[in-house]
Amino acid sequence: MRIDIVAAGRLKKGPEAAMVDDYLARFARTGRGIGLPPVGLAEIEGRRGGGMTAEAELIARAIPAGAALVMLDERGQQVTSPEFAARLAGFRDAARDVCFVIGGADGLDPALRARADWQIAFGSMVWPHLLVRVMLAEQLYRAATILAGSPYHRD
Ligand SMILES: C[S@@+](CC[C@H](N)C(=O)[O-])C[C@H]1O[C@@H](n2cnc3c(N)ncnc32)[C@H](O)[C@@H]1O
Repeated sequence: MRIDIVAAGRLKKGPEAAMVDDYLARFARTGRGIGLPPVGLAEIEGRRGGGMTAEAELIARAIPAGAALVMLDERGQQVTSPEFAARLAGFRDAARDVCFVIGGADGLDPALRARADWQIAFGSMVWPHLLVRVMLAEQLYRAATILAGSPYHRD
């Protein structure tokens, strides 16, 4: 199994980048004992003014072949952290690669969204894509702790 995040935008050094690095490092440490590999991160930077379709082509190229596509979108399904963890465990147990996709300022191209195996939302409000990256990294770490039975998550 491999786990990737394909995200629009390049994260400069700063608090968001530090948080993403920290949560993904914690995920790698916790995941090691429970069959979850470290998360790969591909940042997609479209040409200024290139538009959603051009960005979608770059995103599509970065998605590993055969991976289950989990798209982050405010219109997606809202799930609890334990449900998210269970789904991640399902991909692991099926030895299925999984790729999380986060769009840019204009959102994800509808044709790309149509390819999603699962669309999830962190609430129905729109968040900046860089914050969504932090939130996804934290939820991945939280999921790993739930699966490992460690006390980070409390219902
Ligand atoms: C600034 S938002 C784009 C919003 C855009 N107006 C749209 O119509 O989709 C950038 C990206 O962040 C992610 N995102 C924003 N809000 C989200 C939410 N509530 N849940 C999940 N992902 C979200 C999505 O991947 C989105 O493509």
